[in-house]
Order: sequence, then C-alpha cells, then structure tokens
Amino acid sequence: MSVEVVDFRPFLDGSDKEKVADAILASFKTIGFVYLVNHGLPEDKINVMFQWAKKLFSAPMETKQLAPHPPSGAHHRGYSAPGREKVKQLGDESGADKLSDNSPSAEIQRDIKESFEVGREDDGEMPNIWYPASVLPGFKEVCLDFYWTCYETEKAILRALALAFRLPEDFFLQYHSKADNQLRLLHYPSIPSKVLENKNASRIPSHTDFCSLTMLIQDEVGGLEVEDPNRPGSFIPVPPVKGSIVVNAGDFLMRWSNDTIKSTVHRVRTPPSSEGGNTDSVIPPRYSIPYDSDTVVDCIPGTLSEARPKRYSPISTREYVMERLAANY
Ligand SMILES: O=C(O)CCC(=O)C(=O)O
Ligand SMILES: [Fe+2]
Repeated sequence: MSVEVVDFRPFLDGSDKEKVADAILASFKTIGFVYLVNHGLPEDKINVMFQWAKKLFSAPMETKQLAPHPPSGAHHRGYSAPGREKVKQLGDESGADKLSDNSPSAEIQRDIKESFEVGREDDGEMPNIWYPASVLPGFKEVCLDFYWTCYETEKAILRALALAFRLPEDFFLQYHSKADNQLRLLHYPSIPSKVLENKNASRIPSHTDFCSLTMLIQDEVGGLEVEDPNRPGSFIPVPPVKGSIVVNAGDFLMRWSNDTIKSTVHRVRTPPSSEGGNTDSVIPPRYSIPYDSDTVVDCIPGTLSEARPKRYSPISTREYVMERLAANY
C-alpha cells in the first residue's frame, strides 16, 4: 500500500473535475492521505516561505523568543522552542510511542522540533504573535500572504471533496468561510541518530490531525510515515514527491463523514537515508509547512444510513481543537 499521487489540474481547469474529485475521496477512504501535484500553490511562494522559515529558525534563541508562544497550548500562535510541544493522542497517555524509561531527562522526551504558528490576522480569540518591527522585517507580510494563498488551494480541495460526495460544490466551503486556519512553520533540527533511535526523543510521534484537512509541504529530507490501515502498528513511508503537497484528512473530516473517510495516524521519524547507518551519524535538519483548517461539523448528508447510523453529534472545532492543543503543552 502507498499514498496515491493525484494530478489536481483537471479539477482546477475544469477539464475532468469528477475524476480528480473521486480519486481524492477514494484515497481519503482507503488511507486518509493523498499527494496532489499541480495543486495551484505557486512554487516561488513556497520557496520564499521555506527561505523565511530557515531565516527564522537560524536566528539566535533570544531573537526567536521575542514572539513567544503563550504558556497555554490553547493559544497556538507565535514561536515554540524545541521541546515545547509534545504531540499527544487523546486518551492515549501511554501511547504507541512510549519513550524508554532510561531517557536522560523529561525535557528530551518532548518533540525535538521548533515551530511558528500563524492564523488569520483578525482572529480576536487567538491573535497572532509577531516579532517587533525591527526583527525579521518582512516576515509577517510573507506569512500572511502565504496563509491566504494556501486558503485558495484549500477551498479548491474542499470543492473537489463536495463534488466527490455529489453535493453542491460549496457544501464544505460554507463551513470554512471564516478561514479559521493555521499555518505552521516547522523545523526539526539536525540530531544525532542515536537520540531518535533510542526513542529518547521524537520528531513528531504518532498522532492524527484534529482539523478537517491538512495540506503539508515537506522538504526533500523525508521521514513522514502513515500507519497502514490494514496493519495497525505498521507504517508506510510518505516520501517527498517533487512539486507535490500531501493532503490528509483530520479527525473532523472523519467524524463529519461518519467514519467513511479516515483520519490516519502518522509520525515523523528518521529519514530512510539515515536509517541503520553509523550510530554516530547525524540526521539532517528537516523543514515542513503544514496548513490546517477548523470548522463546525455534523455528518455529511449521504454518509448515514440504517446500517450506519449517525455516530457523532455536531461539534465546534474550536472547542475540540483548544482541548487538544492545551493537552500538548
Ligand atoms: O512535518 C511533517 O511532515 C508532519 C507534521 C505533522 O504531522 C503535523 O504538524 O501535524
Ligand atoms: Fe500531523
């Protein structure tokens, strides 16, 4: 089993919309993940965003801490230093990625990644946290431009998904009109391979995403893996595919689709090129940019039947997301 690559162009140019829509939904139903090529996100904007991510994360820690993530995980904005966040699966306190008992310290058990989170600028509940004007000038503008560029692609994917369910194309859009989304810049620093292999630390442990959709842009390093739905505990690599974004369904799309779509467990591990090598080797740094979306969900018409009654009541994603975010800090 592997994650399918779907060419999104025939949807965007209207030449074969249903075929593309059906392919995306089929992948969401089997594995919850799909690669999209010709997704409409301009390559130059992606490159510029990665350049800014590198510039930010290579700044001195005192500089990066000038836009600190608040103490509560529920206000998920600004800069989080390595080890700040520990991605958790709710109801899974021991976890499949339980760390070894001989870990050197509690601190090193946390995710060895740093991040910067951005939302829409007019979000009163969760305001953005920016650097003072003299620090990284231009960063804010690039982030916000990229945020809205990603929203365009997200809307196109949501239209395709509605078409795949043979619903009006704006079915999911109406629930995403506030653009309550999140742009994340992630940096997994270079790390001695034995630290990851001893399970004393993780890049990102196994988790599902708690949004409706995630669009992920990864660099060329690799290490992303998704659990094989047919063989729990066994993981399939999702290696970088040139020019692609990885799109995966989150918990809300699963719930919304009455479990017909999968929100699949995934993680970031040692990249395959560094696996089993010299134990003194150092794993290269990795950068990625996930963009995920919030909404209010109820079961999608057509996913309920007598055989599959409604399994979930409607839920506000904000409430759910805040609960899950708070658990990660
Ligand atoms: O960095 C990656 O490739 C995955 C990130 C991820 O799974 C997440 O942010 O939820
Ligand atoms: Fe994820």
